[in-house]
Amino acid sequence: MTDMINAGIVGASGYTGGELMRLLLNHPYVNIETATSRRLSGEAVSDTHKHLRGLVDIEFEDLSPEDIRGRCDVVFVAVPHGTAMNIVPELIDDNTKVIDLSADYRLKTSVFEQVYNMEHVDPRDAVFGLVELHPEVKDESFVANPGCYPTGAILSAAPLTAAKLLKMAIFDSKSGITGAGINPTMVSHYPNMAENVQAYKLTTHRHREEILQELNRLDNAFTDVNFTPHVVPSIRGILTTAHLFTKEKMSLEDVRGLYHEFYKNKPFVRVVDDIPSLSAVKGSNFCDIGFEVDANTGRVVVVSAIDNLVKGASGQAIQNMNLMCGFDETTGLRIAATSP
Ligand SMILES: NC(=O)C1=CN([C@@H]2O[C@H](COP(=O)(O)OP(=O)(O)OC[C@H]3O[C@@H](n4cnc5c(N)ncnc54)[C@H](OP(=O)(O)O)[C@@H]3O)[C@@H](O)[C@H]2O)C=CC1
Ligand SMILES: CC(=O)N[C@@H](CCC(=O)OP(=O)(O)O)C(=O)O
Repeated sequence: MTDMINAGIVGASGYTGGELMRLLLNHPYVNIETATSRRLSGEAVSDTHKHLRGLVDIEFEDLSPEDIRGRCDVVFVAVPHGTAMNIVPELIDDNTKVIDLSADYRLKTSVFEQVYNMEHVDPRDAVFGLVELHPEVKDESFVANPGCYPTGAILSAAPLTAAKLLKMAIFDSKSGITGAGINPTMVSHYPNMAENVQAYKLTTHRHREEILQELNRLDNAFTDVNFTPHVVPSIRGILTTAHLFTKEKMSLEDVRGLYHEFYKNKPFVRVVDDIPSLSAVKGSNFCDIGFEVDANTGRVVVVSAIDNLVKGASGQAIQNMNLMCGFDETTGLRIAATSP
């Protein structure tokens, strides 16, 4: 019989915190021990996350890292970047595993400081928790969960990069608005959001560095990474269209063979024969990947679809937890999308 473990969620009032609880309810070996919020301490979790009514009956608490650590075997840190680095060092000890959903530990410290324009108060190495590329997660007690855009982008290009066939990549990504967190902005204001598509940070989005870091690990000669994000009037999901320019022209059969081989035994990547769409993955931990080869130019067009809150954040964090705690990778995560 497998022992139950106690999980804590720091920053549980936000979107990824709510999603962690929704997903952990399906986990047979996890008890949600504590959910922290500074603003909502003392209030029922289900007063904020109303979809959890009747399912989660704890109140938000405002706990110190020491108190959380004392009560939890595993802690998910789901607070904004720049703030996680003040919490994480006090959570880590020999008995507590920590998964940080923020960007604070994903990049090399020097790159982080440059990209995020802030000093890092806790420089330390962490494994980048994209399980499909980093199986060593299973030996770690602290993992940096990947960013939402990088998850879909990296998975779309990893097989060609690892085979040293990629020359240049352009990632054109469309995200639902929950990617921006709970705080409203002019971009998320309904009249600006509805029936609209907004491109932003055309050449300067910080996630480019994460995509570059991970693809460069697969092929240290590969650096030509281009990334442009868009926000679309959708609540969840990221659809990435990757325009991949290979060193030599490839046939569709060659590309298909490469992707199937690379992702065999990767339970949450589905290589499909048609074009992926968001409705087939929303609410699930799957990343769907499909492709065509442009007969005129040889460009390989790869489309990946994920749910930003699941495979792009909370589901992936639980996938990491499963491996770190010795559970099967899929435990509690074999959930179908909510299609249509
Ligand atoms: N949304 C997404 O799709 C994804 C998000 N992420 C990352 O995950 C993390 C959480 O994201 P998300 O849930 O969207 O964020 P939200 O903005 O929805 O929620 C974050 C929560 O963090 C708490 N918080 C804010 N500032 C601090 C602080 N200084 N100290 C402690 N707690 C604080 C707040 O809770 P309170 O005020 O109640 O204490 C807030 O509810 C972020 O780092 C984000 O970049 C990663 C991948 C995808
Ligand atoms: C739509 C939208 O605004 N998306 C956010 C993604 C933020 C996010 O989740 O950042 P991490 O994955 O690095 O934690 C943005 O572009 O800033």
